[in-house]
Amino acid sequence: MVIVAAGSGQRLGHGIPKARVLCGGLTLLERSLRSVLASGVALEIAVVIPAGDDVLRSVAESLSGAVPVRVVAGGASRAGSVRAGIAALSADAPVILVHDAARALTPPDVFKRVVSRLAAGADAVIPVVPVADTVKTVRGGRVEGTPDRNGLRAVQTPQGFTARLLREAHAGTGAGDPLITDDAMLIEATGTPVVTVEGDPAAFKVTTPLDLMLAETLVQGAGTPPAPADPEEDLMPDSALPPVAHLPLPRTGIGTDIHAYAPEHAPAPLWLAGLFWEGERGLAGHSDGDVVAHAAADALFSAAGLGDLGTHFGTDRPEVAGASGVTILQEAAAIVRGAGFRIGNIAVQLIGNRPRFAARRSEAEAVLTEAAGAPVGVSATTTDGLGLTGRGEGIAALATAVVISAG
Ligand SMILES: Nc1ccn([C@@H]2O[C@H](COP(=O)(O)OP(=O)(O)OP(=O)(O)O)[C@@H](O)[C@H]2O)c(=O)n1
Ligand SMILES: C[C@](O)(CO)[C@H](O)COP(=O)(O)O
Repeated sequence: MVIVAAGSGQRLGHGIPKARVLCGGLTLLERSLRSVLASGVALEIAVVIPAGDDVLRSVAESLSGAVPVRVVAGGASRAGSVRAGIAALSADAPVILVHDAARALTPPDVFKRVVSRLAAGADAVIPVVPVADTVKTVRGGRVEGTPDRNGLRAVQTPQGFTARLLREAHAGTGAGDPLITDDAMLIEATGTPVVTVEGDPAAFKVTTPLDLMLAETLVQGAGTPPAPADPEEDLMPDSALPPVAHLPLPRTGIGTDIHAYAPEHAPAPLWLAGLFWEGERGLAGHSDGDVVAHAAADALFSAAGLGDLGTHFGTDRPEVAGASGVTILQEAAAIVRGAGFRIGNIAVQLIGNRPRFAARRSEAEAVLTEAAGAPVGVSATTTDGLGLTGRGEGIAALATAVVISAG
């Protein structure tokens, strides 16, 4: 299975790779990877991400388990990304499915239908849905014709192929043509029959802001856990329960971090809330001393019941020395997600006399929100000259986090 997630998401317009955009608190990549895993059809998965995207890398790697997930960098076009994914799969895979991460809500049954049709002997299978609109061919603003709508289908993913056929098609010269918009087109050009199975409206591609709104609405409605395995135990019918009784309860966590200022004879740069503060006195610490990012990570572990910052990033880990707070928060979020939680939000309060924080609040919140993959709010306060922060001995931060079981 190849999941292509290396697109930039120009049409969505979030300014970050689309696969990293959140939908109901989870990245689109995580949602699509979870639906692939839930289908049970994949023996191995190659996830194709933008080169150097550490957030998507840790999202994908955190879901590697019984089904190994390999992460590779994508190409400039979708077809180039598909080729990178194919190259990362075992050479002996008999069939390959190619799936868009952007089709994040694809129901597991669609994967099963494609695989069943391949197992029944087809070489190339695509899921399709009927076209609702009348479609016209237009050139220069003028209508040239109206194809018979009964013969038209909108094409989705996963598209499934015998591995040899797909590898050969992508090795051919036609594969570089920018007019190639899906893998089936390459197979059609060889004359091999491409057959269809029923797609699903929920497998729509999140392309525009309106699509993302629809996806958000759908995942909110999907908070209901499956019915109990033994129906006789379900004494109260669903209709008699208030809707909230179906929802898993959120879990809160708390985190704290305090660092003393670096001594005058060994000055350090100040990194706080993911930002560099030029001209400000830095903090002493094993890592970069970013108390805001550390408190946020600590709160995440607390909420998920996974210990605390020291459990995962203790001073016994030499690689943590000098690590940035942003990296630590990213990794903490990936660990918490890997343990099966969605992250609701994180709130951090910075306690100290300096730096004056308000002017850079939104900059800091944007950096930390991206690191956590969930909203991070940061406020700041002084303590009226009291305590260690009031005496100017260091800076402290307190954080709370909300997580919810994704299961
Ligand atoms: N160079 C590319 C381009 C696209 N894709 C993936 O192909 C799928 C379908 O592409 P699309 O939805 O068009 O995504 P983007 O290219 O990101 O969107 P846009 O065209 O709006 O920039 C997505 O999962 C996308 O991540 C990819 O892996 N590599
Ligand atoms: C593969 C695809 O999702 C099938 O509908 C589609 O062609 C991808 O196109 P895009 O141009 O990358 O959005």
